[in-house]
Amino acid sequence: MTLLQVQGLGKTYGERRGAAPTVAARDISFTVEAGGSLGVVGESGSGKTTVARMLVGLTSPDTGSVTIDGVELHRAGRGRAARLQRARAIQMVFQDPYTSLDRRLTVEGCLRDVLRRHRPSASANEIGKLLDQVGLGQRFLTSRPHELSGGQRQRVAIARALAVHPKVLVLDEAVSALDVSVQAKILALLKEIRESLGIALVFVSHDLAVVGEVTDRIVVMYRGADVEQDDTDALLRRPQHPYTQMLLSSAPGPGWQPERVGELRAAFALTEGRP
Ligand SMILES: Nc1ncnc2c1ncn2[C@@H]1O[C@H](COP(=O)(O)OP(=O)(O)OP(=O)(O)O)[C@@H](O)[C@H]1O
Repeated sequence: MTLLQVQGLGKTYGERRGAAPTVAARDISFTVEAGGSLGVVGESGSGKTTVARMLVGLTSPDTGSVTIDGVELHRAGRGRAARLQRARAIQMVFQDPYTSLDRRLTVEGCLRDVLRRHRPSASANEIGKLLDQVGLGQRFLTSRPHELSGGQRQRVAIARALAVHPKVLVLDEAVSALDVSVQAKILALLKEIRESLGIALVFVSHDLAVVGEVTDRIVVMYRGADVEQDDTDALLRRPQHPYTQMLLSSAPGPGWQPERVGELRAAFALTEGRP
């Protein structure tokens, strides 16, 4: 059953310091099933973050719609009730939990704050349950962000998002700042969350190898456009678009052929502007 339906999302940023307007996203459409996982990949500047921010309502789209469980999110407007409704449907985890977590709050204070706003009738042991869910013990209850490692902070950020009981979780470069071994642990945690809670994931990253680990479908973006979209296995095995082939060739991993990168960049240059 389709849980998240994204239809024709578009965003153009106006002129800045004399520069021409930027088409950050144009006509982006995809769907995610309940409990499914979709990746949005592309190089820096391809428009991934703009799409992620439009999903959660941080950026207003110029065109298109985001529908979760049959309810169109942007139609509800920008008032407090609409924001709460959106927050309960879809949550986002950012790249840098150090800036996204309130430095003054302990882990307990941070989670209590979210529960008070979104689930005031949650049971007393909910905070303990959330910490268990993200693999952090009760001993972290009194820790503040600066006392935690990057991986632990990201676990708190995930717990904070889960506290709302969202249907969809958007992760924008959520493991990019972490060491590879910590990345692997957070990816394993996300898989577990998806399987046990049935939450749908939208995983935004420049790293195709990481996205391939946790998703069952991938949208490839280049200069604001969706140049290719397919099931993860098919896309990784038989990428059709030269840009996807280039991204794959630049990702160290099995079958990595650095000499193909230049060749593919050249091939892709031929199709630029005509994704
Ligand atoms: N607030 C803004 N005002 C003007 N232009 C913007 C704004 N935000 C993003 N852009 C531009 O829109 C384009 C897409 O940016 P976006 O951040 O969505 O890409 P991205 O793929 O997420 O890149 P990165 O991984 O570097 O964040 C870029 O050209 C960027 O400069």
